[in-house]
Amino acid sequence: LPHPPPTPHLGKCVAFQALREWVAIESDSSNVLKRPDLHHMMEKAAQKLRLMGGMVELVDIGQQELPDGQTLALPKVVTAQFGSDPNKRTVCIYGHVDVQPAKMDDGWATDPYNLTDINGNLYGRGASDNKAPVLAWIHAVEAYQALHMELPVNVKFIIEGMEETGSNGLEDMIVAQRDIFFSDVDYIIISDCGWLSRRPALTYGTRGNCYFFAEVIEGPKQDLHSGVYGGTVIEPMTDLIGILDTLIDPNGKILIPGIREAVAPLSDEEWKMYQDIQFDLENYKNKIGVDQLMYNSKVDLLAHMWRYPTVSIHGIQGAFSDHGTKTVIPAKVVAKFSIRQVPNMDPAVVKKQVTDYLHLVFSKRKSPNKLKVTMVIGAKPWLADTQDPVFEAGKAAIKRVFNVDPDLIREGATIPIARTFQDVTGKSIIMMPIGGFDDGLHSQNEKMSRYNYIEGTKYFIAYLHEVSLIKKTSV
Ligand SMILES: CC(C)C[C@H](N)C(=O)NCC(=O)O
Repeated sequence: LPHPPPTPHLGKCVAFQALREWVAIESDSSNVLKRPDLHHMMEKAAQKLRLMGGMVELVDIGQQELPDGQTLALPKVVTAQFGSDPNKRTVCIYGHVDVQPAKMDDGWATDPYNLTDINGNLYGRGASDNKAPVLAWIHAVEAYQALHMELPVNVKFIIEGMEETGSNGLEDMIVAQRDIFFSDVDYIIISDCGWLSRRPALTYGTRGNCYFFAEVIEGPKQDLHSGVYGGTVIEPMTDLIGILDTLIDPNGKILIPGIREAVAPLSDEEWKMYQDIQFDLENYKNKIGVDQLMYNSKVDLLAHMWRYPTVSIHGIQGAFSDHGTKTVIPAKVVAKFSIRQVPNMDPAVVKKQVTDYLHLVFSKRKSPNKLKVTMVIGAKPWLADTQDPVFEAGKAAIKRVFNVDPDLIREGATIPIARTFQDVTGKSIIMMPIGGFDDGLHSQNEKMSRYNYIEGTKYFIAYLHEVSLIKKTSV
Protein backbone atom coordinates (compact mmCIF):
# COMPACT_ATOMS: atom_id res chain seq x y z
CA LEU A 1 0.00 0.00 0.00
CA PRO A 2 1.29 3.51 -0.74
CA HIS A 3 1.83 5.95 2.10
CA PRO A 4 -1.31 8.00 2.77
CA PRO A 5 -1.44 11.28 0.90
CA PRO A 6 -0.62 14.35 3.01
CA THR A 7 -3.66 15.67 4.82
CA PRO A 8 -3.90 19.46 5.06
CA HIS A 9 -2.68 20.92 8.34
CA LEU A 10 -5.66 20.91 10.68
CA GLY A 11 -4.90 24.30 12.22
CA LYS A 12 -8.15 25.63 13.62
CA CYS A 13 -10.21 22.74 12.26
CA VAL A 14 -13.03 21.86 14.68
CA ALA A 15 -12.06 18.20 14.74
CA PHE A 16 -8.55 19.12 15.84
CA GLN A 17 -9.80 21.58 18.45
CA ALA A 18 -12.22 19.04 19.87
CA LEU A 19 -9.49 16.42 20.16
CA ARG A 20 -7.14 18.98 21.66
CA GLU A 21 -9.67 19.83 24.38
CA TRP A 22 -10.35 16.17 25.16
CA VAL A 23 -6.68 15.19 25.28
CA ALA A 24 -6.03 18.10 27.67
CA ILE A 25 -8.11 16.31 30.31
CA GLU A 26 -5.99 13.82 32.25
CA SER A 27 -8.76 11.24 32.46
CA ASP A 28 -6.56 8.47 33.83
CA SER A 29 -8.92 5.84 35.25
CA SER A 30 -6.16 3.94 37.03
CA ASN A 31 -5.17 6.85 39.27
CA VAL A 32 -7.74 7.58 41.96
CA LEU A 33 -6.29 11.09 42.37
CA LYS A 34 -7.35 11.83 38.80
CA ARG A 35 -10.97 10.84 39.40
CA PRO A 36 -12.22 14.47 39.34
CA ASP A 37 -10.63 14.86 35.87
CA LEU A 38 -12.38 11.69 34.78
CA HIS A 39 -15.75 12.98 36.01
CA HIS A 40 -15.05 16.22 34.13
CA MET A 41 -14.25 14.22 30.97
CA MET A 42 -17.57 12.39 31.14
CA GLU A 43 -19.41 15.71 31.60
CA LYS A 44 -17.57 17.16 28.62
CA ALA A 45 -18.49 14.22 26.38
CA ALA A 46 -22.11 14.47 27.51
CA GLN A 47 -22.16 18.21 26.87
CA LYS A 48 -20.78 17.76 23.35
CA LEU A 49 -23.56 15.30 22.50
CA ARG A 50 -26.18 17.50 24.16
CA LEU A 51 -25.13 20.52 22.10
CA MET A 52 -25.64 18.39 18.98
CA GLY A 53 -29.25 17.81 20.02
CA GLY A 54 -28.83 14.25 21.26
CA MET A 55 -30.99 12.80 23.98
CA VAL A 56 -28.26 12.43 26.56
CA GLU A 57 -28.07 10.78 29.96
CA LEU A 58 -25.27 10.46 32.47
CA VAL A 59 -25.92 7.11 34.08
CA ASP A 60 -24.74 6.54 37.63
CA ILE A 61 -23.05 3.14 37.81
CA GLY A 62 -22.20 3.23 41.49
CA GLN A 63 -19.01 2.93 43.46
CA GLN A 64 -15.64 1.34 42.97
CA GLU A 65 -14.17 -0.58 45.86
CA LEU A 66 -10.45 0.11 46.23
CA PRO A 67 -7.93 -2.51 47.45
CA ASP A 68 -7.74 -0.75 50.85
CA GLY A 69 -11.51 -1.12 51.31
CA GLN A 70 -12.34 2.53 50.57
CA THR A 71 -14.94 3.35 47.94
CA LEU A 72 -14.88 5.89 45.16
CA ALA A 73 -17.60 7.05 42.74
CA LEU A 74 -17.26 5.45 39.33
CA PRO A 75 -17.39 7.85 36.38
CA LYS A 76 -20.92 8.04 35.02
CA VAL A 77 -21.60 6.38 31.68
CA VAL A 78 -22.74 8.71 28.90
CA THR A 79 -25.59 7.48 26.73
CA ALA A 80 -26.96 9.45 23.81
CA GLN A 81 -29.49 8.93 21.09
CA PHE A 82 -29.92 10.58 17.71
CA GLY A 83 -33.17 9.55 16.05
CA SER A 84 -35.74 6.94 16.99
CA ASP A 85 -37.38 6.10 13.68
CA PRO A 86 -38.72 2.52 14.00
CA ASN A 87 -38.31 2.10 10.25
CA LYS A 88 -34.58 2.57 10.45
CA ARG A 89 -31.80 0.37 11.71
CA THR A 90 -30.28 1.43 15.02
CA VAL A 91 -26.57 1.29 15.64
CA CYS A 92 -24.92 1.75 19.02
CA ILE A 93 -21.41 3.15 19.11
CA TYR A 94 -19.36 2.14 22.14
CA GLY A 95 -16.21 4.00 23.12
CA HIS A 96 -14.24 5.14 26.14
CA VAL A 97 -12.67 8.42 27.14
CA ASP A 98 -10.46 7.30 29.99
CA VAL A 99 -6.75 6.91 29.34
CA GLN A 100 -3.66 5.12 30.57
CA PRO A 101 -1.20 7.07 32.74
CA ALA A 102 1.40 9.26 31.00
CA LYS A 103 4.08 11.66 32.17
CA MET A 104 6.99 13.45 30.51
CA ASP A 105 9.38 11.41 32.67
CA ASP A 106 8.26 8.25 30.89
CA GLY A 107 10.13 9.59 27.87
CA TRP A 108 7.51 11.53 25.94
CA ALA A 109 8.92 13.97 23.39
CA THR A 110 5.99 16.35 23.94
CA ASP A 111 3.58 17.07 26.80
CA PRO A 112 1.17 14.09 26.71
CA TYR A 113 -1.80 16.33 27.59
CA ASN A 114 -1.07 19.02 25.02
CA LEU A 115 -2.10 17.66 21.61
CA THR A 116 0.85 18.36 19.35
CA ASP A 117 0.69 18.23 15.57
CA ILE A 118 4.00 17.05 14.08
CA ASN A 119 4.42 15.86 10.49
CA GLY A 120 0.85 14.70 10.09
CA ASN A 121 0.59 13.06 13.50
CA LEU A 122 -1.36 14.28 16.50
CA TYR A 123 0.55 13.31 19.64
CA GLY A 124 -1.14 13.05 23.01
CA ARG A 125 -2.26 10.49 25.59
CA GLY A 126 -5.56 8.98 24.54
CA ALA A 127 -5.35 10.45 21.03
CA SER A 128 -5.77 7.01 19.46
CA ASP A 129 -7.00 5.09 22.53
CA ASN A 130 -9.81 6.12 22.32
CA LYS A 131 -10.58 9.84 22.14
CA ALA A 132 -10.13 10.50 18.41
CA PRO A 133 -12.14 7.43 17.34
CA VAL A 134 -15.01 8.45 19.67
CA LEU A 135 -14.84 11.98 18.29
CA ALA A 136 -14.70 10.66 14.73
CA TRP A 137 -18.06 8.95 15.31
CA ILE A 138 -19.43 12.17 16.79
CA HIS A 139 -18.10 14.12 13.79
CA ALA A 140 -19.80 11.61 11.49
CA VAL A 141 -23.16 12.53 13.03
CA GLU A 142 -22.20 16.22 12.96
CA ALA A 143 -21.42 15.93 9.24
CA TYR A 144 -24.93 14.70 8.47
CA GLN A 145 -26.31 17.52 10.61
CA ALA A 146 -24.11 20.18 8.99
CA LEU A 147 -25.28 19.06 5.55
CA HIS A 148 -28.91 19.03 6.74
CA MET A 149 -29.08 15.38 5.75
CA GLU A 150 -31.25 12.96 7.66
CA LEU A 151 -29.25 10.27 9.43
CA PRO A 152 -29.80 7.02 7.50
CA VAL A 153 -29.92 5.05 10.79
CA ASN A 154 -30.72 5.86 14.40
CA VAL A 155 -27.45 6.35 16.25
CA LYS A 156 -26.90 5.64 19.92
CA PHE A 157 -23.73 6.19 21.91
CA ILE A 158 -22.51 4.51 25.05
CA ILE A 159 -19.31 6.07 26.33
CA GLU A 160 -17.57 4.88 29.47
CA GLY A 161 -14.69 6.04 31.63
CA MET A 162 -13.25 2.82 33.09
CA GLU A 163 -12.26 0.76 30.05
CA GLU A 164 -8.57 0.87 30.83
CA THR A 165 -9.11 -0.70 34.23
CA GLY A 166 -11.58 -3.41 33.25
CA SER A 167 -14.84 -1.49 32.63
CA ASN A 168 -15.87 -1.62 36.29
CA GLY A 169 -19.61 -1.23 36.74
CA LEU A 170 -20.46 -1.31 33.05
CA GLU A 171 -21.56 -4.93 32.88
CA ASP A 172 -24.27 -4.39 35.50
CA MET A 173 -25.48 -1.36 33.60
CA ILE A 174 -25.70 -3.29 30.35
CA VAL A 175 -27.64 -6.07 32.05
CA ALA A 176 -30.00 -3.46 33.55
CA GLN A 177 -30.40 -1.69 30.19
CA ARG A 178 -30.72 -4.81 28.04
CA ASP A 179 -34.44 -4.39 27.47
CA ILE A 180 -34.39 -0.59 27.62
CA PHE A 181 -31.47 1.18 25.94
CA PHE A 182 -30.43 -1.87 23.93
CA SER A 183 -33.93 -3.10 23.03
CA ASP A 184 -34.00 -1.44 19.59
CA VAL A 185 -30.27 -1.67 18.85
CA ASP A 186 -29.41 -3.80 15.83
CA TYR A 187 -25.64 -3.54 15.79
CA ILE A 188 -22.96 -2.54 18.25
CA ILE A 189 -19.87 -0.85 16.83
CA ILE A 190 -16.55 -0.51 18.60
CA SER A 191 -13.63 1.52 17.24
CA ASP A 192 -11.10 0.98 20.00
CA CYS A 193 -8.23 -0.82 18.28
CA GLY A 194 -5.86 -0.41 15.35
CA TRP A 195 -5.02 -1.62 11.86
CA LEU A 196 -2.36 -4.27 11.38
CA SER A 197 -0.53 -2.29 8.69
CA ARG A 198 -1.28 0.68 6.47
CA ARG A 199 -4.21 -1.27 5.07
CA PRO A 200 -7.55 -0.55 6.77
CA ALA A 201 -8.89 -3.47 8.76
CA LEU A 202 -12.04 -4.88 10.31
CA THR A 203 -11.55 -6.69 13.60
CA TYR A 204 -13.49 -9.86 14.43
CA GLY A 205 -11.87 -10.98 17.68
CA THR A 206 -10.15 -9.71 20.79
CA ARG A 207 -8.29 -11.53 23.55
CA GLY A 208 -9.59 -11.23 27.08
CA ASN A 209 -7.42 -10.55 30.09
CA CYS A 210 -6.99 -11.83 33.64
CA TYR A 211 -4.98 -9.34 35.67
CA PHE A 212 -3.37 -10.46 38.92
CA PHE A 213 -1.73 -8.93 41.96
CA ALA A 214 0.72 -11.27 43.76
CA GLU A 215 1.70 -9.76 47.10
CA VAL A 216 4.52 -11.01 49.28
CA ILE A 217 3.68 -9.67 52.72
CA GLU A 218 4.38 -10.17 56.39
CA GLY A 219 8.15 -9.99 55.86
CA PRO A 220 10.08 -7.33 57.85
CA LYS A 221 7.83 -4.66 59.34
CA GLN A 222 9.54 -1.93 57.30
CA ASP A 223 12.15 -1.51 54.54
CA LEU A 224 15.65 -2.45 55.67
CA HIS A 225 19.25 -1.43 54.88
CA SER A 226 20.56 -4.23 52.64
CA GLY A 227 24.08 -3.97 54.07
CA VAL A 228 23.03 -3.98 57.69
CA TYR A 229 20.31 -6.66 57.40
CA GLY A 230 21.03 -8.41 54.07
CA GLY A 231 21.80 -12.11 54.63
CA THR A 232 19.73 -12.30 57.81
CA VAL A 233 16.20 -12.00 56.42
CA ILE A 234 14.28 -13.91 53.79
CA GLU A 235 13.58 -11.12 51.38
CA PRO A 236 10.05 -10.67 50.01
CA MET A 237 11.46 -9.48 46.68
CA THR A 238 13.54 -12.66 46.25
CA ASP A 239 10.44 -14.75 46.95
CA LEU A 240 8.43 -12.74 44.48
CA ILE A 241 10.98 -12.88 41.66
CA GLY A 242 11.33 -16.62 42.32
CA ILE A 243 7.64 -17.33 41.84
CA LEU A 244 7.26 -14.92 38.89
CA ASP A 245 9.99 -16.85 37.11
CA THR A 246 7.82 -19.97 37.15
CA LEU A 247 4.97 -18.44 35.13
CA ILE A 248 6.45 -18.61 31.63
CA ASP A 249 9.63 -20.07 30.14
CA PRO A 250 12.07 -18.17 27.86
CA ASN A 251 10.35 -19.64 24.76
CA GLY A 252 7.00 -18.19 25.73
CA LYS A 253 5.57 -21.48 27.01
CA ILE A 254 3.14 -20.85 29.85
CA LEU A 255 4.02 -23.14 32.76
CA ILE A 256 0.80 -22.86 34.77
CA PRO A 257 -0.92 -26.27 34.53
CA GLY A 258 -4.21 -26.26 32.62
CA ILE A 259 -3.80 -22.98 30.75
CA ARG A 260 -2.44 -24.27 27.43
CA GLU A 261 -4.74 -27.29 27.52
CA ALA A 262 -7.84 -25.04 27.45
CA VAL A 263 -6.93 -23.27 24.22
CA ALA A 264 -9.03 -24.05 21.13
CA PRO A 265 -6.80 -25.63 18.48
CA LEU A 266 -5.84 -23.57 15.41
CA SER A 267 -8.07 -24.71 12.54
CA ASP A 268 -6.89 -25.12 8.95
CA GLU A 269 -9.26 -22.31 7.96
CA GLU A 270 -7.67 -19.94 10.49
CA TRP A 271 -4.20 -20.95 9.38
CA LYS A 272 -5.17 -20.10 5.80
CA MET A 273 -6.66 -16.74 6.83
CA TYR A 274 -3.47 -15.77 8.66
CA GLN A 275 -1.35 -16.99 5.76
CA ASP A 276 -3.29 -14.74 3.35
CA ILE A 277 -2.83 -11.58 5.42
CA GLN A 278 -0.11 -9.24 4.18
CA PHE A 279 2.14 -8.72 7.16
CA ASP A 280 5.84 -8.07 7.08
CA LEU A 281 7.86 -9.41 10.00
CA GLU A 282 10.77 -7.05 9.25
CA ASN A 283 8.47 -4.02 9.40
CA TYR A 284 7.01 -5.31 12.62
CA LYS A 285 10.49 -5.70 14.13
CA ASN A 286 11.39 -2.18 13.05
CA LYS A 287 8.18 -0.78 14.46
CA ILE A 288 8.85 -2.14 17.93
CA GLY A 289 12.63 -1.85 17.72
CA VAL A 290 13.75 -5.46 18.20
CA ASP A 291 16.11 -7.68 16.21
CA GLN A 292 14.47 -10.94 17.12
CA LEU A 293 10.90 -12.05 17.67
CA MET A 294 9.53 -15.01 19.61
CA TYR A 295 8.42 -16.67 16.32
CA ASN A 296 9.87 -16.43 12.84
CA SER A 297 6.89 -17.32 10.68
CA LYS A 298 4.03 -14.95 9.93
CA VAL A 299 1.33 -17.45 10.87
CA ASP A 300 2.99 -18.35 14.18
CA LEU A 301 3.47 -14.71 15.05
CA LEU A 302 -0.09 -13.65 14.20
CA ALA A 303 -1.50 -16.68 16.01
CA HIS A 304 0.47 -15.85 19.15
CA MET A 305 -0.53 -12.21 18.89
CA TRP A 306 -4.25 -12.95 18.52
CA ARG A 307 -5.35 -16.41 19.50
CA TYR A 308 -2.96 -17.92 22.03
CA PRO A 309 -2.66 -16.79 25.65
CA THR A 310 0.41 -15.01 26.95
CA VAL A 311 1.77 -13.95 30.32
CA SER A 312 3.13 -10.41 30.73
CA ILE A 313 4.73 -9.10 33.89
CA HIS A 314 3.98 -5.40 34.20
CA GLY A 315 5.63 -4.19 37.35
CA ILE A 316 6.40 -4.54 41.03
CA GLN A 317 4.87 -2.08 43.46
CA GLY A 318 7.10 -1.43 46.44
CA ALA A 319 10.27 -2.15 44.49
CA PHE A 320 12.91 0.54 44.14
CA SER A 321 12.57 1.78 40.56
CA ASP A 322 13.99 5.27 40.55
CA HIS A 323 17.28 6.56 39.19
CA GLY A 324 20.25 5.99 41.51
CA THR A 325 21.39 3.11 43.68
CA LYS A 326 19.22 2.86 46.77
CA THR A 327 20.38 -0.17 48.79
CA VAL A 328 17.13 -1.25 50.34
CA ILE A 329 15.32 -4.48 51.14
CA PRO A 330 11.66 -3.69 50.40
CA ALA A 331 9.41 -4.96 53.18
CA LYS A 332 6.39 -5.66 51.00
CA VAL A 333 6.19 -6.09 47.24
CA VAL A 334 3.26 -6.55 44.88
CA ALA A 335 3.77 -7.99 41.41
CA LYS A 336 1.31 -7.04 38.66
CA PHE A 337 0.96 -9.52 35.82
CA SER A 338 -1.70 -10.50 33.35
CA ILE A 339 -2.65 -13.42 31.17
CA ARG A 340 -4.41 -12.68 27.89
CA GLN A 341 -7.42 -14.94 27.40
CA VAL A 342 -8.53 -16.76 24.27
CA PRO A 343 -11.29 -19.21 23.40
CA ASN A 344 -11.95 -21.59 25.34
CA MET A 345 -10.33 -20.20 28.49
CA ASP A 346 -12.56 -19.14 31.34
CA PRO A 347 -11.34 -16.37 33.71
CA ALA A 348 -12.96 -18.06 36.72
CA VAL A 349 -10.99 -21.25 36.01
CA VAL A 350 -7.81 -19.30 35.24
CA LYS A 351 -8.10 -17.49 38.58
CA LYS A 352 -8.06 -20.82 40.42
CA GLN A 353 -5.31 -22.30 38.26
CA VAL A 354 -3.02 -19.31 38.84
CA THR A 355 -3.77 -18.97 42.55
CA ASP A 356 -3.29 -22.68 43.28
CA TYR A 357 -0.12 -22.86 41.20
CA LEU A 358 1.55 -19.82 42.77
CA HIS A 359 0.73 -21.01 46.28
CA LEU A 360 2.21 -24.41 45.45
CA VAL A 361 5.39 -22.90 44.03
CA PHE A 362 5.64 -20.50 46.96
CA SER A 363 5.18 -23.26 49.53
CA LYS A 364 8.19 -25.10 48.06
CA ARG A 365 10.37 -22.12 49.00
CA LYS A 366 9.53 -22.70 52.67
CA SER A 367 9.54 -18.95 53.18
CA PRO A 368 8.17 -17.45 56.41
CA ASN A 369 6.69 -14.62 54.32
CA LYS A 370 3.09 -14.81 53.13
CA LEU A 371 1.70 -14.78 49.60
CA LYS A 372 -1.63 -13.26 48.61
CA VAL A 373 -2.92 -13.62 45.05
CA THR A 374 -5.85 -11.54 43.80
CA MET A 375 -7.39 -11.38 40.33
CA VAL A 376 -8.46 -7.78 39.74
CA ILE A 377 -9.65 -8.04 36.12
CA GLY A 378 -11.28 -11.08 34.53
CA ALA A 379 -12.30 -10.22 30.97
CA LYS A 380 -13.32 -12.88 28.46
CA PRO A 381 -12.23 -12.99 24.81
CA TRP A 382 -14.62 -11.99 22.02
CA LEU A 383 -15.03 -13.53 18.58
CA ALA A 384 -17.51 -12.55 15.85
CA ASP A 385 -18.90 -14.21 12.75
CA THR A 386 -17.32 -12.41 9.80
CA GLN A 387 -20.19 -13.57 7.55
CA ASP A 388 -22.55 -11.24 9.43
CA PRO A 389 -23.92 -8.41 7.20
CA VAL A 390 -22.32 -5.80 9.49
CA PHE A 391 -18.95 -6.94 8.17
CA GLU A 392 -20.15 -6.65 4.57
CA ALA A 393 -21.24 -3.07 5.32
CA GLY A 394 -17.79 -2.41 6.83
CA LYS A 395 -16.03 -3.77 3.76
CA ALA A 396 -18.19 -1.63 1.48
CA ALA A 397 -17.52 1.55 3.51
CA ILE A 398 -13.76 0.89 3.49
CA LYS A 399 -13.82 0.28 -0.25
CA ARG A 400 -15.73 3.52 -0.78
CA VAL A 401 -13.39 5.72 1.27
CA PHE A 402 -9.99 4.00 0.99
CA ASN A 403 -10.54 2.15 -2.26
CA VAL A 404 -9.05 -1.10 -0.90
CA ASP A 405 -10.40 -4.31 0.57
CA PRO A 406 -9.76 -4.45 4.31
CA ASP A 407 -7.73 -6.97 6.23
CA LEU A 408 -9.90 -9.13 8.46
CA ILE A 409 -7.92 -9.27 11.68
CA ARG A 410 -8.08 -10.14 15.34
CA GLU A 411 -6.75 -7.98 18.15
CA GLY A 412 -4.38 -9.27 20.81
CA ALA A 413 -5.52 -6.70 23.35
CA THR A 414 -8.75 -6.57 25.29
CA ILE A 415 -11.96 -4.59 25.20
CA PRO A 416 -13.53 -6.06 28.30
CA ILE A 417 -17.07 -5.14 27.43
CA ALA A 418 -17.15 -6.65 23.91
CA ARG A 419 -17.96 -10.12 25.18
CA THR A 420 -20.51 -8.75 27.65
CA PHE A 421 -22.30 -6.95 24.81
CA GLN A 422 -22.37 -10.20 22.88
CA ASP A 423 -23.54 -12.40 25.76
CA VAL A 424 -26.04 -10.00 27.34
CA THR A 425 -27.59 -8.25 24.34
CA GLY A 426 -27.19 -11.00 21.73
CA LYS A 427 -26.57 -8.26 19.12
CA SER A 428 -24.03 -8.43 16.31
CA ILE A 429 -20.84 -6.59 17.11
CA ILE A 430 -18.23 -5.23 14.75
CA MET A 431 -14.93 -3.55 15.50
CA MET A 432 -14.04 -0.83 13.05
CA PRO A 433 -10.60 0.48 13.98
CA ILE A 434 -9.23 3.73 12.62
CA GLY A 435 -6.06 3.67 14.74
CA GLY A 436 -2.79 3.27 12.84
CA PHE A 437 -0.57 0.20 13.33
CA ASP A 438 2.10 2.40 14.94
CA ASP A 439 -0.01 4.62 17.22
CA GLY A 440 1.86 3.63 20.40
CA LEU A 441 -1.16 2.88 22.59
CA HIS A 442 -0.32 2.82 26.32
CA SER A 443 3.22 3.83 25.33
CA GLN A 444 5.27 7.00 25.04
CA ASN A 445 4.33 9.37 22.19
CA GLU A 446 0.88 7.92 21.51
CA LYS A 447 -0.56 9.52 18.40
CA MET A 448 -3.39 9.49 15.91
CA SER A 449 -2.50 10.52 12.39
CA ARG A 450 -4.43 13.38 10.88
CA TYR A 451 -5.05 11.11 7.89
CA ASN A 452 -6.66 8.36 9.97
CA TYR A 453 -8.69 10.83 12.02
CA ILE A 454 -10.14 12.63 9.00
CA GLU A 455 -10.46 9.69 6.59
CA GLY A 456 -11.71 7.61 9.50
CA THR A 457 -14.52 10.10 10.01
CA LYS A 458 -15.44 9.84 6.32
CA TYR A 459 -15.38 6.06 6.64
CA PHE A 460 -17.80 6.21 9.59
CA ILE A 461 -20.11 8.49 7.60
CA ALA A 462 -20.03 5.97 4.74
CA TYR A 463 -20.63 3.13 7.17
CA LEU A 464 -23.83 4.69 8.51
CA HIS A 465 -25.05 4.73 4.93
CA GLU A 466 -23.93 1.15 4.22
CA VAL A 467 -25.46 -0.22 7.38
CA SER A 468 -28.79 1.41 6.51
CA LEU A 469 -28.77 -0.64 3.30
CA ILE A 470 -28.79 -3.89 5.26
CA LYS A 471 -32.41 -3.16 6.03
CA LYS A 472 -33.33 -2.70 2.37
CA THR A 473 -31.84 -6.02 1.28
CA SER A 474 -32.93 -8.12 4.27
CA VAL A 475 -36.56 -6.94 4.71
C1 LIG B 1 -5.92 -2.09 21.39
C2 LIG B 1 -6.81 -2.21 22.62
C3 LIG B 1 -7.97 -3.13 22.32
C4 LIG B 1 -7.25 -0.88 23.11
C5 LIG B 1 -8.00 -0.89 24.42
N1 LIG B 1 -8.46 0.42 24.73
C6 LIG B 1 -7.12 -1.32 25.55
O1 LIG B 1 -6.07 -0.76 25.76
N2 LIG B 1 -7.56 -2.26 26.35
C7 LIG B 1 -6.89 -2.68 27.55
C8 LIG B 1 -5.90 -3.75 27.32
O2 LIG B 1 -5.03 -3.91 28.20
O3 LIG B 1 -5.94 -4.48 26.33
